[in-house]
Amino acid sequence: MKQKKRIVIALGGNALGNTLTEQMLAVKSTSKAIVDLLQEGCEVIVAHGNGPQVGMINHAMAALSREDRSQTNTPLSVCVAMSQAYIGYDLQNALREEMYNRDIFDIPVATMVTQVRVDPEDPAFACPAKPIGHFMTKEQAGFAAEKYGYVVKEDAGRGYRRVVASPLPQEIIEIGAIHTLVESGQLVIACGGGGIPVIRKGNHLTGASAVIDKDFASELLAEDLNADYLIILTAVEKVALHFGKPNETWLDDLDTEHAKKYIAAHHFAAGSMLPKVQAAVKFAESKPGRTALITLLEKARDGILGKTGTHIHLP
Ligand SMILES: Nc1ncnc2c1ncn2[C@@H]1O[C@H](COP(=O)(O)OP(=O)(O)O)[C@@H](O)[C@H]1O
Ligand SMILES: NC(=O)OP(=O)(O)O
Repeated sequence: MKQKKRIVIALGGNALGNTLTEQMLAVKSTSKAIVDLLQEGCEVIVAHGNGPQVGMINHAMAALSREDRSQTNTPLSVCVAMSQAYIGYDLQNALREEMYNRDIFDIPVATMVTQVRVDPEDPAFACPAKPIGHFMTKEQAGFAAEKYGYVVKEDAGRGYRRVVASPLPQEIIEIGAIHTLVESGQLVIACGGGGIPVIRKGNHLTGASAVIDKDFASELLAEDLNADYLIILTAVEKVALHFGKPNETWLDDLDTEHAKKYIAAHHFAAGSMLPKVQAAVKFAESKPGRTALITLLEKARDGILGKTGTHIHLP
């Protein structure tokens, strides 16, 4: 019998939308893309981002504690946990419905609240760089910095956003449970929002004030689960050289050596395409035969069939 391809999917912002209403609608088309892959005979594990959602939750919780002094402020790690549950809730319902619509009744869906250990000495703690929350104009960003003490930065030419620390993921705490669920044939949603960042202190795990990049967390998840593919679904069909310039060139195939050269030549914007290409290179280099694919959400099936997307592999 043909072995099923094991795929870890990393869902980007456009798969989830920016508001509650957008998310409810977006997860429907996202689920179609995921169930397409199940019907291609793949075994799928879903990870996702949370930038807009965790920013919204953290901002709302801070407003609550300003209004009601008896409410202490909610740590960012708890806000990540809240975002995992709320996104998982919408996603698992949309996936279940899409499977039932296609007469697939034998794949249970589970969302795993996932903690990811980070290194307290990670230099990223001193250098906030992960964009969260909504986009702002320069004036709105100045106001948010002044009123709420937010660190704000311009985000890849798309406006201003709040930025927070984003250390690298070191270890997925619940990997044993995730592995067991995957091996038993469940469709698992894990490492949402990059995972809840925690620091180990003896037997105790304490939340860290950070948001881990979901591209890096998904890569670690894919390595840990011995996946064949890491698929990063985003808002572009392919990775480009000279992105947005007149000499823009879309890439079908990218070997890891060329990818590293293009990274060094700054072809990929920090905070957007750069972590995706870095995660893809790390995965492709982790074991011969592993391939990463970066493509548009709606093109996931065509991508896995080799018809589109940028495929990253060893030379
Ligand atoms: N070299 C590049 N090739 C393709 N897209 C790029 C490149 N550099 C920057 N981008 C931008 O990166 C975006 C993907 O990053 P982002 O929106 O942060 O991802 P996510 O889907 O995880 O939220 C693309 O939609 C595109 O606008
Ligand atoms: N945590 C994370 O990487 O979220 P986004 O993909 O929304 O930026």
